[in-house]
Amino acid sequence: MTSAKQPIIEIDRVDKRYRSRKAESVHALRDVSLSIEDGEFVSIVGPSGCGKSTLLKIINGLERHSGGVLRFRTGAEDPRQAMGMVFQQPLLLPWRTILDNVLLPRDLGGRRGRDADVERAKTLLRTLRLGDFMDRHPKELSGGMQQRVGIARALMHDPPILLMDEPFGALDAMTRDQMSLELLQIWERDRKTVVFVTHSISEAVLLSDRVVVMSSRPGRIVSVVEVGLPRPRSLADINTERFGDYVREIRDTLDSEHELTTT
Ligand SMILES: Nc1ncnc2c1ncn2[C@@H]1O[C@H](COP(=O)(O)OP(=O)(O)OP(=O)(O)O)[C@@H](O)[C@H]1O
Repeated sequence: MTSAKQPIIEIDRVDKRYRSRKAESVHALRDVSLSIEDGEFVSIVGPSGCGKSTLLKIINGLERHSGGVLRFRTGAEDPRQAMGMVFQQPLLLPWRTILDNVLLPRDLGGRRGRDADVERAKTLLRTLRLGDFMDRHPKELSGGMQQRVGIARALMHDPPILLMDEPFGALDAMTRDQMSLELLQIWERDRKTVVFVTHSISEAVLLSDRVVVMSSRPGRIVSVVEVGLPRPRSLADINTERFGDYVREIRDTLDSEHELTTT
C-alpha cells in the first residue's frame, strides 16, 4: 500500500499580531502557509523585522499565533518535544563546564540515567570537534566553539526537528563557512528536518533543499526557491554558475519586494 508523503510541519495561513496595551499592535506575519517534509532542509530569508524569528517561535511554541493552524506529524505526544532550538547567541551558563552546559536540558528535566546522557553529550562534543574542551568553561572558547556547544545542546535529546535562528550570524566569515560545512555533515548523516533562519542568501543556497523568501512586515511568503544542486555539497559549489543563479534569483525577489514596499 502506498501513502502520500505527509509533511512533518504544516503551517496553514498563520497570522501573528503582537498586541500591547500601551502601543499599537504589530502585525508580524500575514497568511503564512508552508509544508515542510520530514528530513528536509528549509531556510527562511527576508528583510530585518519581517517575522522570521517570530515564525520559528510559533513553530516551537514560544509564541502563540493569532490566526491559522499548525499541524505536526512527529510521532511525539507533544510535538515540541521533537524540536531542538539553536539561537543567535548560544546562551551558555558561564559557571558550568562545556559538558555540563550540554547536559543542562537533561538536568533541568530531572532525568535519571545520567551515565547514558553523559556518554551522549561527550559523543556529540567529539563530533563537533570539542572533545578536548569538555571540562573548560564558556569564556575559554571562541565564538564559533561556543556556538557549536549550543548545537550540541540542541541535539542532546536527538530531536527529529532542528530550528535554527541565525545560528552563525555573530561569527566571522571563515568560521561561518566552517560551521555551515559541519552542519551539512550532521544533516547528511542524520537527515533531521531543519528550519534555518539566515540573512545570508549564499548560506541558505548552500545548505537548503528549499529557500523561503519573505516580504517585509507583515511577513508573507513571496517565493519558495527549490535548490536543485546535487548533494553532498561543499564550499566549492559556491563558485559554480548554477549556485550564482540561485543567489541572483533570491536576491532579485528580495530587491523587487523591497522596491514594492518603499515606492
Ligand atoms: N515580543 C514582541 N512584542 C512586540 N513586537 C515584537 C515582539 N517580537 C517581535 N516583535 C516585532 O515583530 C516584528 C518581527 O520581528 P522578528 O524578530 O520576528 O523579525 P525577524 O525577521 O526575525 O528580524 P531580524 O532579521 O532583524 O532578526 C518586528 O517588527 C518586531 O519588532
